[in-house]
Amino acid sequence: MDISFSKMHGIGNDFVIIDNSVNRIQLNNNRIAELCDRRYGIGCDQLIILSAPKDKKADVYVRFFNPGGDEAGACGNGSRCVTAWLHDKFQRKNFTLQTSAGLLPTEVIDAFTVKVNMGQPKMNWRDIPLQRDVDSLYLPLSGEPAAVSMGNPHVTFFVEDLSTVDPVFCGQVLEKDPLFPEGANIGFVQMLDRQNMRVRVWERGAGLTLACGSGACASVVNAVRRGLADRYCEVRMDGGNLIVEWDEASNDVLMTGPVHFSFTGQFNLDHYPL
Ligand SMILES: N[C@H](CCC[C@H](N)C(=O)O)C(=O)O
Repeated sequence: MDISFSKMHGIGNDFVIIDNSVNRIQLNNNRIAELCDRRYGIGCDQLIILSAPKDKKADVYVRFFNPGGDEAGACGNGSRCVTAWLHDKFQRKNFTLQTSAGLLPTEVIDAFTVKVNMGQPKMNWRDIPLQRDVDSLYLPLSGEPAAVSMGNPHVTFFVEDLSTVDPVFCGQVLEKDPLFPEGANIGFVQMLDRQNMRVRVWERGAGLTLACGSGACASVVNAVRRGLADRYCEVRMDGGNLIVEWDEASNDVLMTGPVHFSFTGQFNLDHYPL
């Protein structure tokens, strides 16, 4: 059976998007891994599956899968790409995405720019989650990182010079630290000034990506919590820049940035066994 897909990216964080409201394909870790593999499959940082919303207030139900097959509660860049995909299909500017982390209002700013409301950050140890009750602003780890959930767990290290950090070596060790029972995305932040930061993220289940939307949001939230940043920041990632604003009145985190359609295609599902 031939399945259609869209390949998109948000500043280099790339996705395969499948509208499963049409196809209803079955997925397991093996098939997800094959589709995400850059040699044996189509290749992407995350596989995104769209289906009919369960919540009447939503336009679509969105699920995000890392290449290892595990499902993530949030994906900021992926949410922005899904919004552009919906705009291309329905020619509307505002949408609501239903995700496992909640309902996300999104807005098409222009043909290549989308804003997503990532909702409220969660800092309580149980919500991140952490293994035990510790101060999430200064974790009992070397480098005393901060932790927050944007619907998925993020740990933020603040460093003087990002070029001195090996995010691959550090990230792959820390991602699976016992302090993080569900794993964690590991971010490294160099503050340039109170409204600009350089950020690199070792993504849980995906490795070092060119950008991480929820990681950009987590970096700004943790920087504001530490008194290092204003609530409006430009986040400079390897693949490009995002604007993040942690709105004081609503406590919501708004993230705006580029989206890009790469190509559409089809694959034969029989070539990707469960
Ligand atoms: N690897 C992440 C999901 C994707 C996040 C990232 N692509 C984004 O834009 O937020 C996790 O397991 O929580």
